Amino acid sequence: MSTPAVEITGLVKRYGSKTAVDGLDLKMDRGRLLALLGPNGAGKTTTVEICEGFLRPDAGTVRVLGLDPARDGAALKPRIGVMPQGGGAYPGVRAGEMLGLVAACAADPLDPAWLLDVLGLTAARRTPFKRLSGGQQQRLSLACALVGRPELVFLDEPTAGMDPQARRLVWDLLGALRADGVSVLLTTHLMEEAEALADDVVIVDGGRVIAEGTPSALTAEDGDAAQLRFKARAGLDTALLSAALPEGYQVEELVAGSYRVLGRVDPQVVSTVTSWCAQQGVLAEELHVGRRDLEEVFLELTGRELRS
Ligand SMILES: Nc1ncnc2c1ncn2[C@@H]1O[C@H](COP(=O)(O)OP(=O)(O)OP(=O)(O)O)[C@@H](O)[C@H]1O
Repeated sequence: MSTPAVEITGLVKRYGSKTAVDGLDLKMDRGRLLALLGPNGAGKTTTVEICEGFLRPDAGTVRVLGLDPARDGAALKPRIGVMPQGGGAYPGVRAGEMLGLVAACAADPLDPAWLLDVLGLTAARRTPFKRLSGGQQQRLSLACALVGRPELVFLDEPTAGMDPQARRLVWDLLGALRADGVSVLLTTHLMEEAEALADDVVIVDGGRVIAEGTPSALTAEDGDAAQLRFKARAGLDTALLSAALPEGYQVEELVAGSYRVLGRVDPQVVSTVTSWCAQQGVLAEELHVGRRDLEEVFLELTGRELRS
């Protein structure tokens, strides 16, 4: 068995009195795409920067491709690709030049022209970095992370600030990388991104792992039955609505204005909920019958929204 791509045990990192990472454990096998999903400030960037060797942990052990990033940086750096949050480059350097420079440092680089094409940057190859749009800068930064054919890539919020079309290009490229057996660890606070791409999702909050598994295992529920959820104004009388439903059904307000009906969903239940709301003069919005999504998993675990 090969060593895991990443193995973290009991990781702690403090900034003064602030504990950014608080006893985090994570194991990622080779060839997987793992999404570290959590709200702003959850400790994702700090964790990734420790894996990349840019920050030292206060406690715990971190192994990346079997190496200690703090001690074995010289051996590790040629084997990993890094896309930091916000990217960065000399402002005057042209997009094509920048990628060419990074490629020149690699032993067996990918063809920079091909990468520019795949990421929709060919037309911008002579544009100075500072004149690229935010999304183009992000894509160039991703190209720089990938051009050296790394075994493992760390991508910190790779699609932040991109329009949907650019995001799709990046998702396609990440899918292709994964198919090629490259290990990918990305951070995101976008539930759709984690759901669309990840083999494994690790949900972090307050510097700790609060749930982990494949997207389908995380979103599975008791008996895997579909549930009815809806949004409406906060503070509906859930006891009254529960009483309107057949015996055994219960309605709960997960977080202000977000409701879930506990019990098997059938057409009669949907009809009862909507007509009860109508009687109260309440518009039931985002009525949804189905499995929960990762956003709802986070909500149920923390009582807060992922985007809050
Ligand atoms: N250099 C620093 N000095 C002080 N506090 C910091 C520093 N870097 C991060 N923090 C704090 O540590 C916590 C974790 O930050 P981190 O950037 O790792 O979270 P994150 O999950 O990546 O969030 P984001 O998505 O906003 O980047 C936050 O409360 C943040 O304010």
